[in-house]
Amino acid sequence: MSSQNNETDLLKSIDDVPELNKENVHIPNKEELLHKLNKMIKDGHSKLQIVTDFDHTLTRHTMDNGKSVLTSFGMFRECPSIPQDYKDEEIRLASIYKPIEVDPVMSIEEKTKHMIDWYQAAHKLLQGMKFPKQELMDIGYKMVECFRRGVQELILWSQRQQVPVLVFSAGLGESVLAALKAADFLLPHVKVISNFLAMDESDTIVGIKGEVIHTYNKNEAAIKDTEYFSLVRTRHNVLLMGDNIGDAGMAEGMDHCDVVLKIGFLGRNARPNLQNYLNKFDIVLVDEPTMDVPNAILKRLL
Ligand SMILES: Nc1nc2c(ncn2[C@@H]2O[C@H](COP(=O)(O)O)[C@@H](O)[C@H]2O)c(=O)[nH]1
Ligand SMILES: [Mg+2]
Repeated sequence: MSSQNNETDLLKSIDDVPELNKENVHIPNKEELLHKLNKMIKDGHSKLQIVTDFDHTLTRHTMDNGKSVLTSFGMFRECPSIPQDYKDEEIRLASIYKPIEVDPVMSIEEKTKHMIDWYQAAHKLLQGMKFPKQELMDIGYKMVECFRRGVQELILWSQRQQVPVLVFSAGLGESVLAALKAADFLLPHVKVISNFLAMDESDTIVGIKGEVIHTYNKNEAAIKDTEYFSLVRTRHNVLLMGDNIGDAGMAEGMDHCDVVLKIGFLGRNARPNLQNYLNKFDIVLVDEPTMDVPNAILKRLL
């Protein structure tokens, strides 16, 4: 049976979706969003794919008590057997580059240069250490509570409807896998593209596999010629979710796509960054701890 919807299921107005009418939900172009939503509803779930960032998108920015949520690199850093000098230098680098990553004024070109410096230094720092496989899995279990509320609903919906989900992370792939596995989100329809470690036969880290994925080059370069790309050739509508301006380009390589509906989770430096996000995303959620908006859209796709 086709999963397409009929005309009566189409939205007449954005106001038909209560979750889109909250004060922390910002929509730069309601007409364009209505068009994208109705195209996705009309085509149904059989034409949909989901492309999502991991750090601070599937996981929250902060917990209800205000505590920052570890990034996938931060998860690795928290493993007990990791030497203190690595941890100190890792934190020092992050304290320099994280503010640059979310700087509202610096150009993306300028930020990109700094991100490349960060990633090259970070990856060099990893070399020579033993991969703490079990410790990272233990940290993964602690991350289960750090997922946004509603991620489980999104994963189970996409499993039920067999909608492919790409988790596209500029973080550390092994940590992303550990957190997804711990939460039972690493199901067959969920694929991960990220920076994975290159290790020798004794599990000593020798570097990162392939090209570096940083927050401003997450685009077709990393997706083409992958198992995921062949999986989604017939799926020309994309629900894209990210927390960084650079995430808005994650589906750029999918030339066959008609509609890319982009949801931005803005949780750092929100006020000065809002206009930048409105220029890149169809929906900007400010300080939003849940997946209520994406789930409200998906449940309309029969
Ligand atoms: N503590 C560190 N955080 C890092 C490092 N390199 C990147 N990052 C953060 O990870 C995410 C990127 O992952 P994504 O899943 O969101 O694409 C981003 O927020 C960076 O701040 C690092 O070396 N150390
Ligand atoms: Mg992120």
